[in-house]
Amino acid sequence: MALPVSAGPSGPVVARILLEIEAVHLRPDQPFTLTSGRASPVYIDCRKIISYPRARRKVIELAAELVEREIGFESLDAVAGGETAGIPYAAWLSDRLNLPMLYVRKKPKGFGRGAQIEGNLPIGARCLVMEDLATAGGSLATFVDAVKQAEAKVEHALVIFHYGTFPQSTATLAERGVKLHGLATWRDVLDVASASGRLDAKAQASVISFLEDPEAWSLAHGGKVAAT
Ligand SMILES: O=P(O)(O)OC[C@H]1O[C@H](OP(=O)(O)OP(=O)(O)O)[C@H](O)[C@@H]1O
Ligand SMILES: O=C(O)c1cc(=O)[nH]c(=O)[nH]1
Repeated sequence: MALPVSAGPSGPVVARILLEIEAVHLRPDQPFTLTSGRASPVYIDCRKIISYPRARRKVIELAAELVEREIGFESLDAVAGGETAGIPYAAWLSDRLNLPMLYVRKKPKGFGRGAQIEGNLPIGARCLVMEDLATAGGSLATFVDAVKQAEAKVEHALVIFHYGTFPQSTATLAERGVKLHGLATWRDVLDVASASGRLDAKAQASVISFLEDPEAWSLAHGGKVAAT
């Protein structure tokens, strides 16, 4: 399978930030278990960006530019963050775009109002769903479904990092009429890491062997055969 393509103009900057703050983890001998149950030699911790004010400001600036470039100036009514890692980014981006903010729980709260969506979401509102990262896209699909269930409109989802190597991520959202936008992919991280000497040839080969066939890599390393 082919390697992911770059996310575009924001890709190298976001990749540089992730590498600089050491949010890119490589552990081929002790694979990570992902949300989807797959095994992976790599893990990107976008949550770490929140602790770096200059980096997070830049990320939000790039996100706002992407919204203007790929979605529009007056095409959104709200920004909804996915629990947990998407919430701070939705807060900063909604503030930057001067839009209402919401957050979406992974599942409805089992008590109190029992709500899955927190905040005010008018019927028909055009909502951008924001997450820190998409791997296979199952988490985003859950958040999108919840927002649609509440009778709002979702045509766009935005992540800081998109693996770009699981076709399910874009496909599962496309089935829901949603376009997935990312600020960086593994291609951007690989390009910046190799140009700056942060990944030696052995490490690069190990990441590439996963990215070229992540399902086979996962199966060979004890990961689940995931449905999404
Ligand atoms: O595209 P997917 O295959 O669904 O995987 C990506 C999801 O995994 C991570 O969340 P996690 O489940 O770790 O929860 P958190 O945000 O609460 O940390 C990440 O924040 C995404 O939501
Ligand atoms: O798929 C995941 O669970 C996942 C992958 C990754 O690189 N980073 C993360 O926070 N979650």
